[in-house]
Amino acid sequence: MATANHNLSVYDKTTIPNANKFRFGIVVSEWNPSITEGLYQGAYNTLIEHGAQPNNIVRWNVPGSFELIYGCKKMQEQLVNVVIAIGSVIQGETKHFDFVCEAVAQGIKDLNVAEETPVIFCVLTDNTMQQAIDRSGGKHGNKGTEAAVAAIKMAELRKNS
Ligand SMILES: Nc1c(NC[C@H](O)[C@H](O)[C@H](O)CO)[nH]c(=O)[nH]c1=O
Ligand SMILES: CC(=O)[C@@H](O)COP(=O)(O)O
Repeated sequence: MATANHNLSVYDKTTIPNANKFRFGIVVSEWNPSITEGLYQGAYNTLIEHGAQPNNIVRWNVPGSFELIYGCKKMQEQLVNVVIAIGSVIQGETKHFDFVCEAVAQGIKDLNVAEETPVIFCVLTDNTMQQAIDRSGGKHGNKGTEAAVAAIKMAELRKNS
């Protein structure tokens, strides 16, 4: 279902486990900072809303989305239950967009396969800045909220598995 038909910030809040005992690592790309900061705030606020403790949320910055792979790999080595990777990749004039998006998606997938700590893919891959705005707190909601919900659920799944 396209995001245009499913607001990223709408979910059943009664189905979310209490996050008060989990530690979260969040790695944030510095490219398109107005977007990634919006994603981060959406994720942070949602984690707090569901009981996470501020001192249990660890944030690191990386230069760009490609560096999310290494940053999340190192974050997995920290004492966290789950990692969230936050980035915003926006189409430019060349095929670089395709290579960055593919590399980051594959790299984060690989981290989920290789290690015990889940990594949530909160990377927007948009054709335009407006699409990114719409998905980081705009008319289509905030993918950071969606990512935080996924992070809590995956931390709970890891605890119970
Ligand atoms: N164009 C975007 C980039 N490009 C930079 C790469 O992510 C990487 O930092 C560089 O190639 C050095 O390794 N990154 C984004 O996050 N968003 C973009 O739109
Ligand atoms: C996703 C990118 O790397 C891209 O924004 C870079 O822009 P360009 O393709 O015009 O070099």
